[in-house]
Amino acid sequence: MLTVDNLEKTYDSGDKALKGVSFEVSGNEIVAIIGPSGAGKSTLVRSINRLTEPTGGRVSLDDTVVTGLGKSALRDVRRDMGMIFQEFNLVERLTVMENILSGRLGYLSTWNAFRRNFPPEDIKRAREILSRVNLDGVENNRADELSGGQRQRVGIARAVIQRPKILLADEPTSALDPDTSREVMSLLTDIAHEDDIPIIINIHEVDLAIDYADRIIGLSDGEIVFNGPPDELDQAARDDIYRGGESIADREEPSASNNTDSDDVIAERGD
Ligand SMILES: Nc1ncnc2c1ncn2[C@@H]1O[C@H](COP(=O)(O)OP(=O)(O)OP(=O)(O)O)[C@@H](O)[C@H]1O
Repeated sequence: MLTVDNLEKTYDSGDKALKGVSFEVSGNEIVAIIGPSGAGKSTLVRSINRLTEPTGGRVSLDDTVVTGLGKSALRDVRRDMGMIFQEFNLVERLTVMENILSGRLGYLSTWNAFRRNFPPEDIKRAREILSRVNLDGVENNRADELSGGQRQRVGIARAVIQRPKILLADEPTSALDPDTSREVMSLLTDIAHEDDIPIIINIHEVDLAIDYADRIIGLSDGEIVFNGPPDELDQAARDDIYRGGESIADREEPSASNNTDSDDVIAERGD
């Protein structure tokens, strides 16, 4: 179970992005985080595995208190938290197979990681996952030859091969067209059910959240103002979430700012 307790994040700029956020996620629940631009959705998802360092509160995964772990223990617990990114964060010059296998780098010795010596069971599992995410036939293509939807499937496969206890997805559909977004959401739902793990998804499209999530958390100005099943997200709840904020219809470009330190999580694994 993931427990987020009174989580706070104040950036050096003074921006209070999270003002005491608390919730729990367990089982194979799909939890969508929605809210207007600047509400703190991305900060919340990235604070869970400390890609963004929270300034207060506590995150626990089962018996491990993630906040407060030293660097090496944090690296270990990040293996339990698969991360999926808006801009995919693939290594463009590497093949699909190599990108997927990079999800296992954190499990190899430094020398084997450096040489990319993956054990046969990792390669076997990578092939199985490749098939599961419908990437059969493109395993030897370079990542930069793929469509956006295919790239996100590689990103998902790379997270799944870690055998995580939970998946965190930071705007996984923002760079995709509507049909591909639905395919990706459907794939994520299948994975949650088949692997029996929860998924927390920061998502802009309220319709997708309603159609695919079991529970919706609405953030407004760094605080949770809604936490319930999609069928309870009535107009009053929407007004609470989006009051004063930029409405989704007003949004122009999705933020590309989430690429800055996400490379760290890959770099941590030896890339
Ligand atoms: N690296 C940073 N430095 C300073 N302030 C930041 C940083 N990242 C985010 N913020 C601020 O924190 C607040 C929450 O931002 P965050 O990106 O988490 O919101 P969001 O809901 O994900 O927005 P969007 O939907 O536009 O991506 C905003 O006021 C934002 O300006």
